Order: sequence, then structure tokens, then C-alpha cells
Amino acid sequence: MSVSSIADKIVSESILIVDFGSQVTQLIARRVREAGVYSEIVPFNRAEEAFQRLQPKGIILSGSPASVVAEGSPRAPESFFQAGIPIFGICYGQQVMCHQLGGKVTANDVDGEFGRAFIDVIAPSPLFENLWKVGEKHQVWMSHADRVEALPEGFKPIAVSDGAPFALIADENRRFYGMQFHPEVVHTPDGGKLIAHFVHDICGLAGDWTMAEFRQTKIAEIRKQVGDGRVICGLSGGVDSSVTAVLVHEAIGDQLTCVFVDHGLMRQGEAEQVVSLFREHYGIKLVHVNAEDRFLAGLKGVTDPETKRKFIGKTFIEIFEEEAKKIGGADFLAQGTLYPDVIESVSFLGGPSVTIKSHHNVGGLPERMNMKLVEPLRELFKDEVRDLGRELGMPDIFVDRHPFPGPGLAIRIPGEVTKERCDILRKADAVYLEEIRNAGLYNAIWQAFAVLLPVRTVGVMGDGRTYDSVCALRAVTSTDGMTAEIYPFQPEFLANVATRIVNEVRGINRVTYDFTSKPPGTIEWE
Ligand SMILES: Nc1ncnc2c1ncn2[C@@H]1O[C@H](COP(=O)(O)OP(=O)(O)OP(=O)(O)O)[C@@H](O)[C@H]1O
Ligand SMILES: O=c1[nH]c(=O)c2[nH+]cn([C@@H]3O[C@H](COP(=O)(O)O)[C@@H](O)[C@H]3O)c2[nH]1
Ligand SMILES: NC(=O)CC[C@H](N)C(=O)O
Ligand SMILES: [Mg+2]
Repeated sequence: MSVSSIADKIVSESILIVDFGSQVTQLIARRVREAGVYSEIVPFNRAEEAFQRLQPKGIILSGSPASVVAEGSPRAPESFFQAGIPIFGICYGQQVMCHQLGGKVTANDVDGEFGRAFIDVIAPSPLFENLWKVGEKHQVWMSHADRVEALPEGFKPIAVSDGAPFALIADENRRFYGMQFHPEVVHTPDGGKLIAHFVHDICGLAGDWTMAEFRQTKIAEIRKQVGDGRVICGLSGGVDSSVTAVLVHEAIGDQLTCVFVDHGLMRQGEAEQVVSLFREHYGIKLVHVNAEDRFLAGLKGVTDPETKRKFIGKTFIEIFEEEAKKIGGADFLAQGTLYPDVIESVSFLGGPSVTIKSHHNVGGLPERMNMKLVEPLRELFKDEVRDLGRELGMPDIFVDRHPFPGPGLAIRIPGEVTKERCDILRKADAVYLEEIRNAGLYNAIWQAFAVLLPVRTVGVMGDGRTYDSVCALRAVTSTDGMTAEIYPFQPEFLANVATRIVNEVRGINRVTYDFTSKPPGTIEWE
């Protein structure tokens, strides 16, 4: 198949997900993609224009914190119910569909159903043929207070629960389905299969969307967007920018120049590894900027976390500008922006959210440099980016790498950042990661690192007194970094790492483990 016909196919064989602001809308996209079908999430108030562009083969309406009966609560475009294509409403999505089609929804602020529930299947449906049978009970996950009291014409219940007589409803003629539970979360064990049945059996999509096709489509798109233009890409060696660089390079070759900024805040051996992989494996044009002195000079005496972050972000931008000028200017900036970074969630809380910490990113760059953005990973989640990296033949050492923040070790050294303290932290971090790798735990952990605390404590080594720094170890599991659980190491493992660090790293005489989940903690310490 030619590249352009693949692109046409992907766009025409898609599912449109209408976002009403649920916390878990992204998971719907995820399940659809797992079923081998391309999908896009759009906020409800922009859904109509997205429909025109995509011409989807099915629509999924998400949940919402809003109540259908509240004044001004969101609605699906009326035209969707006349489009002649299947619709799948989840929770609020079911309620809003029933409300708009003439059913009745009632508000309930007293109690609701939150958490695990069971549904009884009471009628057959093509939605779950070969999956569920009449008379069976299935576990689902509920999170609602409002409920549908009367169904619109044409609908009938096909499963019921104690709290929701209309747990699952269908209008088989129009191919409209609604459910009070959330099939997209893992606590609904068959939920992913139910969504797969909807996109395959009800919408008639083949489910042959693959990373190989995605790669070809993106390459075609990048070529079309960039033409003969010049592109620069900030390369950190992290998963997102590395995959972006390799993909863009495959599309436009030498028109791409990568800029790796070594701010002296990298982990042990990291700068050398990034530069050699890219120079040797890929022959990608790569500018290696050694800016350690500049960053450390600017960080001298700085102890406030936000001041550190802002200085580092600003200096990154200055360096990108300088490097772009040296190659005669660039028309485009390639960035590894991922789906969780771009989702335009619908805010019901009013007002902007508070700044917890200023993440370094190059978001401020394009406006100032007048460069257009090339963001081929915008639709993907992190693990899908890893799949794409593997599809591109990239080695595991890049693809499976834990995320590493742009400001690097500076935000893992509370207090003043000096070269000496960076060196101490680099050694402790390397021991910790080596032990994690040796124990075969690296890929089970989302992110692990050491932090060097500005606290000195007393110890005894070789019968002598020591008075040195404390090192904290952190390891978390997560899916997107927004929430995280601590990794439950065996005590023996941590004791062994602590012994090695205290013995091998001069300057550290005590090691602690951080047991804080996110929230209330954040993953990084600053
Ligand atoms: N040392 C660096 N040199 C050049 N660009 C960098 C550097 N650090 C970060 N960046 C830029 O900032 C972007 C954001 O960093 P971020 O850490 O979110 O992504 P990443 O490093 O590519 O992937 P990962 O999340 O796996 O670490 C990167 O994609 C890259 O373009
Ligand atoms: O590129 C980045 N620039 C930053 O300034 C930054 N701060 C935090 N992180 C990473 O984001 C995830 C969530 O981190 P927090 O819980 O500390 O906010 C974790 O994976 C962090 O490592 C950053 N990444
Ligand atoms: N999860 C949801 O979509 C909830 C919908 C609505 N807010 C309710 O409480 O019933
Ligand atoms: Mg990174």
C-alpha cells in the first residue's frame, strides 16, 4: 500500500472520542488503540469540526464530573445522533445521550455507586456476542451519582445492576449503546474487550492499525510538512526526543540537526552514551554543546527550586537559539510532545490550575524563534512511543530508559548545586541503578533515582566518626507520571544498596528510602 493510501485509510477508519472532562478519557483512546483502531479525543465543544475532518466510523461519549440536569452542562452535537453511525456512551456519555434523545435523567446528591459493582446480563446483543451470555454476572466499575430513570424510544436494557437498572442499554437499530459503568478502566475486567467488540463488530473496523503503519504515515506527514526546510531537535537522550529524532531523520535525513546540551547535570556516563549512539548508529547530525560551566555558574548560590528551574529553562532556550543561528537558521523545531502533554481536558473547576512546579520544556521556544513545530508523537502514550522506538529498530538502552527531567540532577540536589555535589550524586545514583538492573527490576519500575540531601548526619566508619550527607532513594511505578506509587523493594535489597553507597561513595554516610506516593508527594524532590 502506498504511503498516502495508508494515511487516507487511517483517517477514514477512525473512532471519535468526545471528551466531557472525565478523569479517564485518555484510557478510552488507549483501549481503542489496543483494538488496533485509530482514535482521536476532542473536547465536546470542538467535536463537530473534528467529525468533519475525520469522518469517523463510530463515536464514543466520555464520562464527566458534570451533571446532565445542571444548567449549562455539556451536550453532544445533535448532528451526531443523525449521522447514522454507531455511538457508545459511557456514564455521563450514556446520561447525556438519553437526555438528548428524550429519556429522563435524575440528579442525586445523596449517594451514588462508586467502585466495584456487578451487572446481570438480561438480553443478548451483538455488542457482546461470544463474550457475555444472558444470565451471567460480570464485574464492572462504577463512579456515578446521577442515573437514567427513563429510556428514550428505541432503547432497551441489556444488563442491570443493583444501583443501576439501566447499567447497559442498547438501541440495536440505530446501533446506540450506553452504559453506567466504565469499561475503559482495568477494574472492569472485560471492559477492553467490550470496547474492542464495539469498534470491530458494531463499527465494522478491521483493527489492523499497527506501529509499522503509524511510522509510514508519520514519515509521509513530516516530509509534506517540512519540504526543503531545516529542522532542529533538542535531544536529551530520553525516550521521547530520541524516538522523535530517529523518526524525523528517517523522513528528511540531513535536513535535521540535533542539539544535545550537556549541562553537567547528566547522570554518570550519560552524555557520552547519547552522543556516541546518535553519531555512530544513526549518522544523525548532532551538535554536542558542552555547557557545564555556564549552567553551574548560573546555579551558584541558588537554592530555590523554582529559580533553578527557570534559570535552566531559559539557558536551554538561549543555547538552542545560538545553535540554530550557527546552522544558518531553522524553519522547524521537532519536539517529542506526547499525548498526555497535549490533551485539552475540559476544565469544570474554573480558572487555571495552580503551578506545582515549572517543568522545563521547550514550549517557550517556538514563539520566540518563529519556528513551526514538528510533533509526530502527539497522539501516543509513553509505552506506545517505546513500541515505535522498537519498530524503528532502536536499542533497548534508549527505548526502555526511565524518564529523566530536563533540569537533570539540579532538582535532585536540594540546596546549592555544585560540581562536587553532582559528582557525589552521580556515583550514588549509578550504584543504585546498577543494583536495580542486576536484580532484574529496571523495567518493572517507572522511574528510580537517588537524591542528595543538604543534611549532614553523624556516622561511624572504621571506628572513626563521620559527618557526611544523607542520600535518599526513590523508585515509583506509574503510567503517565501524573500519579505514582512507591516501588515496594524487599528490605534486603535496600539494605544492600545502602551498604554499597556508604562504602563506595565518599561524602555519603546514610541512606533513606522515600515512601511517599504521588499525590501527595511529587516524583522529583524539587
Ligand atoms: N540535555 C538536553 N539537551 C537538549 N534538549 C533537551 C535536553 N533535555 C531536555 N531536552 C528537550 O526537552 C524536551 C523535554 O524533555 P523530557 O525529559 O520531557 O523528554 P525526553 O528527555 O525526550 O524523554 P524522557 O521523558 O523519557 O526523559 C526533550 O524532548 C528535549 O527536546
Ligand atoms: O522534562 C522534564 N522537565 C522537568 O522540568 C521535569 N520535572 C519533572 N519531570 C518529570 O516529570 C515526571 C513527574 O514529575 P513530578 O512528579 O516531580 O512533577 C517525572 O518523570 C519527572 O522526572 C520533568 N521532566
Ligand atoms: N463518571 C461520570 O461520568 C459521572 C457522571 C455524573 N457526574 C454522575 O455523577 O452520575
Ligand atoms: Mg528527559
